[in-house]
Amino acid sequence: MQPDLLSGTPARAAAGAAARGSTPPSTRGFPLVGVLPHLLKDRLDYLLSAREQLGDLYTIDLGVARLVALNHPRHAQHVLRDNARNYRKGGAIWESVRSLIGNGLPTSEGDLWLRQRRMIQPEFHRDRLAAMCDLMVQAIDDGMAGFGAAAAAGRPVNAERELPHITMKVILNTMFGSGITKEEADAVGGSLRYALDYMLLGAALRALPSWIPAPGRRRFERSAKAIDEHVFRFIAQRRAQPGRGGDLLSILLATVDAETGEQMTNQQLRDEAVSMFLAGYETTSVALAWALHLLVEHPDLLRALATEVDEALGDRRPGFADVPRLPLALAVVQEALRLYPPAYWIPRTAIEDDEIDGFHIPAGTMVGVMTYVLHRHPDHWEAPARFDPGRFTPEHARARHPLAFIPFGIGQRQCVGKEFALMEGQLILARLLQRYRISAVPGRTTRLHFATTLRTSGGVWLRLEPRPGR
Ligand code: HEM
Repeated sequence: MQPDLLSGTPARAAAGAAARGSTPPSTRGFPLVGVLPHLLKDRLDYLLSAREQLGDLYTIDLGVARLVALNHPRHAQHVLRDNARNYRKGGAIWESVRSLIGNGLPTSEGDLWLRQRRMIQPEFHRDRLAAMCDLMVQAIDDGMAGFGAAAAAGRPVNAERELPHITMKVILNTMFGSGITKEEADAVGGSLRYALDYMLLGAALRALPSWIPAPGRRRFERSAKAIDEHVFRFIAQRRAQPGRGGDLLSILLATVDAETGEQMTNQQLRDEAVSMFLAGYETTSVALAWALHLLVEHPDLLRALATEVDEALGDRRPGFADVPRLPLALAVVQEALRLYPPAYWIPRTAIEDDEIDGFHIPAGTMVGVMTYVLHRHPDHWEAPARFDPGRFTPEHARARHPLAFIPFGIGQRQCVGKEFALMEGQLILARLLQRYRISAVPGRTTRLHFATTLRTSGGVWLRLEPRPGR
């Protein structure tokens, strides 16, 4: 039985064409907390039910705040592309992110964003990815020690806990050079994870005056300070040894903006470095944790993937030329990103009044492109809950709405690390399958837990059996 979500508007009338300028239908919530109890109980399934009952566009009542949920690809087209100028990264959630990454690429706007994007984007082009591939594979191998230890001891391993060691190492090596020690990497990783977890709570707590002892705020401040200390030291080390590496930090240190002739200050470098950590390490690790969970739940696909990896690579180290030879690995990562997009919603605030699907969107409204729901929209995905990497063959992809799959966002603010993350996902799966036979651990259940990204509750427990001679 679906919860009764309506606030009096007949559901199908709301889902159909709205009278111009009308108010979106709304979920019905409790005083002060709105529908938060439903969200905590039913998690994101609540949002799927709400779309079914209220239509593609409706308001979520969160008690202290209201959010217009946008669930259709045409909404993504409107808010993130066609009328993106009217939708800024404002509001409590972005202020919370800003408190950690300052004016890094994900949060900056206007001329500053454009200048930074111009400097950073070329670092993710194909030729740079090709140059990074070796460093990436080295980092994956180094970061896999925890998997190796568990396999050797015959212990089950929680992939969700182990994968961040790999993705952190990958970001550190490729973005900031390999001179950073394991202890430093672990310390930054721990502080970042806490700070990231705090983002949603931090957004909710922003309404409170700073002298009220809010839960977690002090620890967040301590984590942010620890991150700063490390990152400023990495920057100082690089400044002391100019031209030492081809990593992103060295390049940003040396880059002069062609139009303004300016170089980045230490503060801007710090903001960009923390942004890369934040944007690129947890997202990729949770996506891969889900991919592994889905694979062990579908042993036939896992076998097919192991065969692909064996045929493409045998037991040799993969290089950049091998990446296109792992199409099933790519499709598995994409299908995991469809079902469990780490960035499960993309928030914006309207600057001026607007109209979407005939509904009036007043200036100041917080809107969210609900990626999780859009990726399961029944008009665009057949049997949306089914794990089926076959959806990502080029023919299938061509046949559907181009914005029915947007785990990396879309428009000018689309993820700069998209190709990097996909390649990393393919290579991590390949390296694991080259070394181990992987299976599920009976009795362990994995459930969805939505925090700042889409985690699991219960972890992703795997049994790893070392493959002879690997
Ligand atoms: C599976 C992994 C990843 C996912 C799902 C993901 C998702 C996203 C999404 C949805 C956005 C757009 C946010 C918005 O429009 O508000 C974004 C932006 C961004 N991502 Fe990623 N990302 C991933 C990996 C990475 C990696 C590996 C890096 C860097 C190494 C990275 C760096 C960035 C940056 C810098 C931005 C801001 C771009 C801008 O505003 O110009 N991401 N990401």
